[in-house]
Amino acid sequence: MNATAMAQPGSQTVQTEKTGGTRIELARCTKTFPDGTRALLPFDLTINGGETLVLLGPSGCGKTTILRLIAGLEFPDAGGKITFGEDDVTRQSIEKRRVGMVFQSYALFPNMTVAENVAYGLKVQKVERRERDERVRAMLEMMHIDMLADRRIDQLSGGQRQRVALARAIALRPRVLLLDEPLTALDAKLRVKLRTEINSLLRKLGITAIYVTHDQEEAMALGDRIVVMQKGAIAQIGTPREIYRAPLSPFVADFVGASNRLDGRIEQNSLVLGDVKISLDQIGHAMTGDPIKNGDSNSNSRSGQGLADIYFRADGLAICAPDQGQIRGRVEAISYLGEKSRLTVSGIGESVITLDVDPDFQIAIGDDIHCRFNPERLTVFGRYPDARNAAQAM
Ligand SMILES: Nc1ncnc2c1ncn2[C@@H]1O[C@H](COP(=O)(O)OP(=O)(O)OP(=O)(O)O)[C@@H](O)[C@H]1O
Repeated sequence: MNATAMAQPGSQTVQTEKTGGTRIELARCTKTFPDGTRALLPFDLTINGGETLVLLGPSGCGKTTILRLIAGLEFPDAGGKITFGEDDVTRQSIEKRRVGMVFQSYALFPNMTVAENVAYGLKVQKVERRERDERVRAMLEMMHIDMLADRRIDQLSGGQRQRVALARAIALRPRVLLLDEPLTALDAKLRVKLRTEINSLLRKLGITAIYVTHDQEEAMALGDRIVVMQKGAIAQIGTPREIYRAPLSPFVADFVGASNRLDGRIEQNSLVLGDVKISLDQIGHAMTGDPIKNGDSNSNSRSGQGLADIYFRADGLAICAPDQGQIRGRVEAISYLGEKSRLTVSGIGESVITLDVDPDFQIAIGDDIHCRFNPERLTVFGRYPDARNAAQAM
């Protein structure tokens, strides 16, 4: 929307300021720092206009470096190309790119008021006074901090400061909004609240956003798609459901919370675990061939023999009557979590596993239990020689 439209009464609500969302493309990008650190291996990445893409991965995997390449705070190695829509921004400076940034540390001006902070960037951009005031008002309203307009930043709580940081970034109508762990410094309850607000805000504005986190729950809640990163490479890109239910590698399964792992074997189209035999056709997600050789990284190949890694969450195994049981275990610990109790159980695999029961279920530490697998909830990886490397290379 142009300045004239903004100055007209009735056209000034932020809700009408849909940007349409700029499509961002990174092609053949790598990043090597002057000390020789190869922070990013060659990758291509497209972020659709209006999409919220979450970069998820452990510390040091390269999430922030990707964000900095998009911002123009770093440049890719020779050969890499970054485009915003039709605009080649590869060597463009940060000022020219029109990106909005929100970081974990607020980077606000502590002595200025909330309104002055939000207005600052607009002033630098020489946005005319009347329009500036109007945009600030609309932003504060949208972030539910209009009553704090005249407060100084050092008189605000952490959550309020982060709302100001968001308002300031969005006020500039960036082509892309970059958020680097913006909620990390906040307490758990506030994180969830602000996360929900950011989610609806991004959808309402239709702004292209890239959000960095190492918290898988936050990633699932916010992302249209998630990029799971591992050691400078993209391990998997997919919707939250794809990443959660159909991880392409043991690394992704483990990182998105499939905390139980057992060793098994694959024999004649079945998964074998000690005395237990489950047809692979019943398994929720099985990758038993080499995804590279199969030529289709998403195929659930049912071929292959040999050793297998079995991953599942607390819902992958349930307690049952002794005559229904497939395996036995022993309760080592019980955590009451309100809506469920989480048991730590030994004797099923080499290490302990966790499973959930109804919180009113009568059970005590030391009890022997009989369990059945829920095949739908199992993820199985055939251990073909390059399994782990193959997923990383995709
Ligand atoms: N200026 C630099 N010089 C040399 N190495 C760097 C530089 N900046 C980052 N790195 C290295 O590049 C790799 C990726 O760093 P990056 O900050 O992108 O990771 P991250 O996934 O964002 O981690 P975190 O979650 O801890 O912020 C790390 O090994 C890091 O040490």
